[in-house]
Amino acid sequence: MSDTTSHDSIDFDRYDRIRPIRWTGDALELLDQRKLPFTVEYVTCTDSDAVAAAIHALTVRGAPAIGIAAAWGVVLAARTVDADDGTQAATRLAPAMQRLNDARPTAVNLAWALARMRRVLAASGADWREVITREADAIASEDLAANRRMGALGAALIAPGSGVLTHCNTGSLATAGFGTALGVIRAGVAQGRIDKVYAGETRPWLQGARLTAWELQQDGIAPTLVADAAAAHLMSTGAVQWVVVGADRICANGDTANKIGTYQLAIAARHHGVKFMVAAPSSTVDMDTASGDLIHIEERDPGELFAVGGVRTAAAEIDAWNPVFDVTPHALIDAIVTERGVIERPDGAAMRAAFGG
Ligand SMILES: CSC[C@H]1O[C@H](OP(=O)(O)O)[C@H](O)[C@@H]1O
Repeated sequence: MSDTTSHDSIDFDRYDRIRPIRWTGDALELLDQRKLPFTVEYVTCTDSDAVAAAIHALTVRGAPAIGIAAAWGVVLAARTVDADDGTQAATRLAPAMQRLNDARPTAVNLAWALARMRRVLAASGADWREVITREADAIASEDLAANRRMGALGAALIAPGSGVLTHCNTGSLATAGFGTALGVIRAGVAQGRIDKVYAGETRPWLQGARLTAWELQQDGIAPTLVADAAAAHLMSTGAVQWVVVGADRICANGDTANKIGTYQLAIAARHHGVKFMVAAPSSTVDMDTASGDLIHIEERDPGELFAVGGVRTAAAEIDAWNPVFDVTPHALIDAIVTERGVIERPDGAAMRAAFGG
C-alpha cells in the first residue's frame, strides 16, 4: 500500500463549510437532506429513536455520516438510563442501540460506530457518560481528518488535465466534512489535477443531482450533471479518465458495496480504459465479510421510483424493484483509497496486508 501524499495547495477551510451533523450539547441537529437543494433546514433530534428514524428516512445519509449520527444517538439514549458504570449502562442501552443499528443494513459504518461505543462503555466506570460523549466527538473528528488525508492521497493518483465522473453524494453531506470521493475531487481541483467534474444524477433518490451538484456549487466547483444512462457514452468520448466513487462496505477481498449504479459504472469504465477509484475511510472496511455476495443490499420503498419531488413520473399500478446499493467486484477496481494509504488492484492479499485479518 503506497502512501505518497501532498497536502499542499489544498485550502481545506475553503472547501469545508457544510456540516450535516451538529451536536449542540443537548440535542443533535441534522441537515435535512430530503429537502436539499431547495430548502436548507435542520431537524433537531432529542432522543435516540428520533436519530434512528432520521437515518432510516435519509434525513441524514452517507455511510460515515450515519455512523456519526448513531454515535450521538447513543449519547442521547444515555439521558434515559441510570447506571453505576459502563457495563451496566451498555446493558440498559442495548435496546436503543439495536434500534439505531437496525435503521439501515448496508453501510458497515453504522455497526462499526455502535461497536466502538460499546467498547468504550465496557471499559468505563462512573464517568461513562463523559466517556461516550468524548468518543462520539472523536468518531466525527477522526472522520474529518481521514477525509482530508484521503483527498490528498486519491488526488495524487490523478494526472493533471483529467476529467472525473462521480456517482451519488460522497461529500461533506455524507461525512463529518470534506467528503470521501468528493474529497478526492476537491483536492484534485485545488491541485489543478482535475479540469472537469461530471456528476451522475443517481436515481431514484437523486443524491447526485440534488446533493453533489449543490454541495460542489458551494465550493465554486460547478459539476456537469449527466443522466445515469449517459455514463457509458460519456466514457466513450474520452472526456473522463477516472470514475471516483465512495463506498458503504468494503469486504475482505476488496469487493465494494456502493450506491446502485456503481457496478455498471465499473463495467463501463473497464471497457473504455477509464480508471476506477473507491475512496472510503477505514471505518468502511469490513474484514469480517469475506466477499460482496455476503452483503445485505438494502431495498427501499418502490414508491421512490414512482415519483420525483412528490410528482408521479411512472405509470400507475405497476410494480417496482428498488435495491439502493450494488456490489462492484474487486477485479473492476483500480484503486481503493483510505486514510491509511492506496491499495492498487485490490484483492484479498492486499486487503489483509493493509488491514490485517
Ligand atoms: C461517503 S458516503 C458513502 C455512500 O453512502 C451513500 O448511500 P446513501 O446516500 O444511500 O446513504 C452512497 O452509497 C455513497 O457512495
